[in-house]
Amino acid sequence: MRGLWQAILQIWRLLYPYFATRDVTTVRLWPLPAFRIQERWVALTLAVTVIAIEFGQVAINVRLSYFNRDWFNAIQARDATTFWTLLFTVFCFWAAIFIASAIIQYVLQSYLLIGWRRWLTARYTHRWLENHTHYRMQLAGTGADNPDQRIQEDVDRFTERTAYLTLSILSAVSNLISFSVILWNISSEFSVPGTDWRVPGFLVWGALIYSAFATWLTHLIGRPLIRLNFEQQRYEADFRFSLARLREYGEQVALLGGERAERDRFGQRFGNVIDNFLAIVSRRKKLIAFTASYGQLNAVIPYILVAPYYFAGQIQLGGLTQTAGAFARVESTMSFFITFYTTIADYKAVVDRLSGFDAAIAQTEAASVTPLRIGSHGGSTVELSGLALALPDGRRIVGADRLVFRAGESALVTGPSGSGKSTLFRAIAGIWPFGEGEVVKPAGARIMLLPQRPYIPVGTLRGALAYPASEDAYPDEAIVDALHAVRLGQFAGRLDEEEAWNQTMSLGEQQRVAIARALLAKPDWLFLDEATAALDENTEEVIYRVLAERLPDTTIVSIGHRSTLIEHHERRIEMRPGADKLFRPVDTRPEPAPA
Ligand SMILES: Nc1ncnc2c1ncn2[C@@H]1O[C@H](COP(=O)(O)OP(=O)(O)OP(=O)(O)O)[C@@H](O)[C@H]1O
Repeated sequence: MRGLWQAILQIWRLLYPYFATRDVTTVRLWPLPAFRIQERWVALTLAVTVIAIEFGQVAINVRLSYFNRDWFNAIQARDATTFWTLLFTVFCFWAAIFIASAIIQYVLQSYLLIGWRRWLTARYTHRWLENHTHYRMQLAGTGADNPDQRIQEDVDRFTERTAYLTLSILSAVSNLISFSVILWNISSEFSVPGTDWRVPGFLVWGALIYSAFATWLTHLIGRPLIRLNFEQQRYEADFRFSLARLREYGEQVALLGGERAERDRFGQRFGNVIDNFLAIVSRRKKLIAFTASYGQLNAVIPYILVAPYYFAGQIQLGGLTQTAGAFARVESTMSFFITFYTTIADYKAVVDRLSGFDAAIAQTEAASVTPLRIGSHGGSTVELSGLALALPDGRRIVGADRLVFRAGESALVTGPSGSGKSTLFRAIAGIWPFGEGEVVKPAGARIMLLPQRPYIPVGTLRGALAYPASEDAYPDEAIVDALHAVRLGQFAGRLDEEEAWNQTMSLGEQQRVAIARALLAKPDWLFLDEATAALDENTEEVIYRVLAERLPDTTIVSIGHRSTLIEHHERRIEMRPGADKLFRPVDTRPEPAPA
């Protein structure tokens, strides 16, 4: 019971924000002019209308059950006139309304679902991207695997299944109530077959007990399906992810001859998919054995129960069919759980995944208040004080106290591999959350950090050069000029080509795309984390000269291992290990450039 309550709470937390949102949207409702309104009113209006139509359809079914009774009575009485009159006046009329309402309901429901999905997707992508949450979640290993699947697939399934199950439950409940009333009234005069006992609403009780028992059995048999469905989606996503990774790193794998290792990895991941699938089959086999027998039994049980009254002359043929029909409806709505068990199991898995994702984002958002403070001041320096940077497991690696980078003074940071140089840069960029101390930057300064492996987004070369600004942020001449400056003039005619540029360009070319980006963006500070390490020394030399010429107002701070970089920087800082094993930046005099 606690589990059920928790599940309802989980669903509610995922569900209510859309229906309570104060976001404003534009509605175009022919023939009215377009108007702006809070989205929750649109959502609520659509939801209420769809539900009202569902209730209306139940009412039509109740009306048709009386038609059914009268019609069969007419058949039994061989009364052709009544037969045809009922068909054309009652049946055709209500059937037409039913069909029209089904179409309207489908359209309104579709609008509701796509609006809801759009809103939820925007909300999750926004929260996931805000404050580098995506990166922090990855760093902290917060248990939300495959966020792409959660945003793309689970949101869609959640909205679709929630609507489907809500409507099914409401329809089941209203069917249950209305047909129970019919059944109660019809069977009020019946006694238990073979006896004189009169049990009020005997058939209603029969239907309830029969289906409650079956539902309970279904739950016992089907319960493990919830966990199995959850696992299945995770294994599928893991398998898909490993395939996508090979696509991205195809060349590296081919060079290492890693196909066999990849095949083994695919085999192992796909093996999980298969094993879990077989476990689902085994469980569903038992469930289907039960539900199928139950379904077969249902075709005859209502008639078996009602037939004695028909044979005893207590009811007519119309009464028999109406009673059996009402019994079947009460019973089938009661056993709603049985028919929908697999859907519910799948739905619960989706809800768990989305709630897990939601909780992981919330946890990361809450953890964004770390002892590591990022502030700004009116001066022109970047200052680090009392800084102790740690790894996600809490182990400290870098310490920096009173380290000051002055505007206009270029600096080169060197030190052994693994000494925490990149981590220091990440802290300055404000994306490293672990540790304590303070980083203060000039207020309003534009800081750009280029890592060793640049990010080249999917799309045109123009987009890659302008990133993260929009494609049309710079005029053509500026882009072409920047390309020539970084010795990528051969690409100037291909700005609007869509390519997997990160796969076709060499790493050195990609690094020069990133430098061209900096030339276009003209930041106040440019941190280069081995951002030219893939270039030959001559090209690297050219690039540094271009940066100095074209960005005279930009302060450059580099991380690099090559001694040739020294001459391009006024200051040199080296990461040295202290007695406490923490690496600390130490100012060293620039060595004189070789004559
Ligand atoms: N996300 C992470 N999770 C765990 N450990 C990490 C993470 N990022 C970095 N580290 C560890 O922190 C240490 C410092 O890494 P960092 O990349 O800052 O070194 P570096 O001095 O820039 O090295 P290199 O010169 O090789 O680029 C390394 O031991 C690395 O393994």
